[in-house]
Amino acid sequence: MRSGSLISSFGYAIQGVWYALRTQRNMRIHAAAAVVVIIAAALLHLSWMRWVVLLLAITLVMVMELMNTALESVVDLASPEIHPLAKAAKDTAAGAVLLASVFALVAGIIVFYRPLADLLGSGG
Ligand SMILES: Nc1ncnc2c1ncn2[C@@H]1O[C@H](COP(=O)(O)OP(=O)(O)OP(=O)(O)O)[C@@H](O)[C@H]1O
Repeated sequence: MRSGSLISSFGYAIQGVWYALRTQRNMRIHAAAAVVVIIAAALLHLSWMRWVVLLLAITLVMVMELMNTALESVVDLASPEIHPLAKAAKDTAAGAVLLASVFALVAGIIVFYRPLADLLGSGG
């Protein structure tokens, strides 16, 4: 086990995020959705409370996807052959991503509903 400086630990963490973005299509979809949501939130001048909810939802999904990617790598390393426990581990991690994504979708609808209704109601 190598010990490193705080800066090199930070570098490894960034490498991990970059690895997930490069290798996981779902991570790229989540990232693209997050960019769209952040641009929409800025254009609609959302309140800070709505911003906090959105940023929490985005972070939750990203964190779950990163953990899912990490778990997939560990499972493939430990059990490259087919095994019911490997399946259970991967399916459960995928379930965590799914739950977080459903939460983010519902939170997004709740956060954007009123500002969008006001905008459309005022004729744009
Ligand atoms: N070693 C294994 N043993 C049994 N089932 C497995 C194993 N590896 C994968 N699976 C099954 O195949 C599914 C897909 O696994 P895979 O490793 O391809 O992940 P993935 O769907 O590509 O995930 P992602 O899209 O996040 O990359 C798993 O959810 C699991 O049900």
